[in-house]
Amino acid sequence: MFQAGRQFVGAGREVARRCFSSAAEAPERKVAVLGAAGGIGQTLSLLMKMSPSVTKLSLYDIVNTPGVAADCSHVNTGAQVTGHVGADQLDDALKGCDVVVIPAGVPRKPGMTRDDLFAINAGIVAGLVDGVARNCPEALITMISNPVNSTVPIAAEVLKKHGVYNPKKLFGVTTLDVVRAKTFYAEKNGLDVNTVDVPVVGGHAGITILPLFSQATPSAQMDQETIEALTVRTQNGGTEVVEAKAGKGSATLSMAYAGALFADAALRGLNGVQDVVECTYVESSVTDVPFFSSKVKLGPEGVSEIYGLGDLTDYEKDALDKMMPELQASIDKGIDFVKNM
Ligand SMILES: NC(=O)c1ccc[n+]([C@@H]2O[C@H](COP(=O)([O-])OP(=O)(O)OC[C@H]3O[C@@H](n4cnc5c(N)ncnc54)[C@H](O)[C@@H]3O)[C@@H](O)[C@H]2O)c1
Ligand SMILES: O=C(O)C[C@H](O)C(=O)O
Repeated sequence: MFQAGRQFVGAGREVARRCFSSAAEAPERKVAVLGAAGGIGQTLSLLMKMSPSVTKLSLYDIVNTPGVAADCSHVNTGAQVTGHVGADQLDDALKGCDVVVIPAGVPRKPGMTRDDLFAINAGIVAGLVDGVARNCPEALITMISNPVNSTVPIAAEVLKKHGVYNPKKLFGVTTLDVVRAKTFYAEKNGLDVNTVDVPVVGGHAGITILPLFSQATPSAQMDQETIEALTVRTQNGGTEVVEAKAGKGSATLSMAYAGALFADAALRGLNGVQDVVECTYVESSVTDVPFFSSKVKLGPEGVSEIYGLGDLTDYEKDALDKMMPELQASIDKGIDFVKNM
């Protein structure tokens, strides 16, 4: 039993080592999780507490954060945890933050699209980003709340209203699509998943999610039928979880993992680590739509370089063309929401 426990702790350390950068000589960093008492928020808060890059961890929600913060604070890692509950405490939660991670809002139930969440989540996200604009306008914002294709443009418009929008500092988290594509590609081709990379471009909903298996590494021979099946599975990964959870929410564990990976990448970039590259949904001129996810280099100012799409197959080019109207409509919907607020 004791031995098994030690192995578990050892495995936990290994996971932390693989997920997170070393704290050696890293500056002090404050990270806030907004929606910290939720399904994603709780696990993500734990993972951020395990990150050696985080010195202060601020947990905010409209309910239950005192308990979540007390619980998380007992984990014997360096980050100092504070809990903040209710709108009156949002400002305190955000003051001095370097990175703000936003998983607040309602999740899907079976039969819903992510866009069906817009009616509730648009207002939640706008209110929280208003708090960021007033309290830590220099912070990097990593947006998890759905529909990401619209919540990121909403955040941009709110920041613009405050005169503090910096497109280098606003990110839609599409890491879960990459995590899924890597898992499915490795499983299908009998590869070690730790060695696999698959870029995923576009947005974060249905056909706007486009894994570029032609650029996956290590390269594996797949026939067109297999490529299409893996593409559709990646696009429907969220729905697969929503249906399996049968009304009890959407992906939380895999999302917390993906959210922590992305937050840590953002922190490494801030700390001057070289060559930190992630796919993420940002203001972009790579295609005709103003927000788009592709490989982005992260640096001390946030985005330091946005990479183009590279060579695409005819299948990928066609999928890219087909997603554009939906992506543009979701972006316009977010922008209009803030203009009419
Ligand atoms: N980007 C992605 O890949 C991805 C993946 C999974 C889920 N999501 C999205 O993340 C969001 C959260 O999912 P979940 O499963 O954690 O939901 P959840 O219902 O378990 O948790 C949401 C939390 O947000 C809190 N909240 C609501 N309004 C708030 C406000 N104004 N301020 C602060 N907190 C507030 C709730 O109290 C709750 O604790 C959903 O919109 C979901 O669709 C995105
Ligand atoms: O599918 C959802 O609604 C949640 C999330 O966007 C996901 O991809 O798992």
